[in-house]
Amino acid sequence: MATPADPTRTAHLTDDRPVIEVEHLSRRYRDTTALDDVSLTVQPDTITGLLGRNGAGKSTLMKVLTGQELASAGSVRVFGQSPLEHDSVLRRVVFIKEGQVYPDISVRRALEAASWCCPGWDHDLARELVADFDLPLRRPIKKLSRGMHSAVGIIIGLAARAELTFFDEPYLGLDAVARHVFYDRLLADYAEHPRTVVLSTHLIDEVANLLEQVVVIDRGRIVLSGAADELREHAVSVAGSSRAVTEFTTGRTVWRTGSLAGQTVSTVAGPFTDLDEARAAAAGLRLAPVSLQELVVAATGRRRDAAAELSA
Ligand SMILES: Nc1ncnc2c1ncn2[C@@H]1O[C@H](COP(=O)(O)OP(=O)(O)OP(=O)(O)O)[C@@H](O)[C@H]1O
Repeated sequence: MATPADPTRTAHLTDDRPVIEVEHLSRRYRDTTALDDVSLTVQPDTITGLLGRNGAGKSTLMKVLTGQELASAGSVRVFGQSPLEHDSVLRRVVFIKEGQVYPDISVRRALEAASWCCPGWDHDLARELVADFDLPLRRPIKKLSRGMHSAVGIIIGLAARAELTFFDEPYLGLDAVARHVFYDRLLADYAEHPRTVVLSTHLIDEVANLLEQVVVIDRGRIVLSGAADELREHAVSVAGSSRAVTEFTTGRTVWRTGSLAGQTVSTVAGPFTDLDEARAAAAGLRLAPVSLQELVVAATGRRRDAAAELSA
């Protein structure tokens, strides 16, 4: 992280107040509750993953945070102010979403227009990213392939160097190589210019190493949140003979379990003490950490009791 003396750091970084403060936020559409009593904070200079199944409420949350949707109840503060009532908040924010619609202009013009709106815009970074994604600058945006279209959004999101950047599933159609360009560039630029990034994605395994904080939403409610490293320790995979696994896991919350030919693998809520580990070893069981993706699958499966226990 840069030091406070670093001139590239922006004023808010001297302020320890969370960048995002959400309290008891609900957003209802006619017969759908997209967000249900959501409370969360996002600290400055963090990369937060907003994870959850289709229709969980991730996009709705980002829209409320960027003043594009009204809250039905609760309060939302970004940089300490309501994004709906203070334009100054939105000048510090960039929101890149899947299927972003652009005017009928070339890539070059789109990037130029974005640079005018973004006070932190880095022209060199934008040029490098255009080369990385092999984007044809003169081509009209409407004639780009789907992946190239997504690359335009990613370039804007990164080169803008906004104090707060939302990426809502930004890589529709991007191939694996291009997605990794995005991850690598995000991480490298973030290291040099720390800022607050909120990223929603379904490609959890791919981004797991980028994320410092994780917020998991399920059917409009937060079911899991915290530091990514700490959350991983909440669950363990237990493998071995079915009998030994059953004995070992009795009394624990088991989220998922599968058996074949007398062998069972179960995903089980932690924590595990040294004594537990010794017992497992004595019973011939293998304990292994679960991936962030497995954790999210466990938390957003239909075992709500388990999810509640996780976040306790
Ligand atoms: N304008 C709207 N009118 C009615 N319902 C809406 C509206 N916008 C969102 N919803 C509903 O709110 C719920 C949350 O939608 P949202 O787009 O926030 O989910 P998401 O987590 O971003 O999903 P995905 O991962 O599929 O993009 C869904 O049930 C969706 O159908």
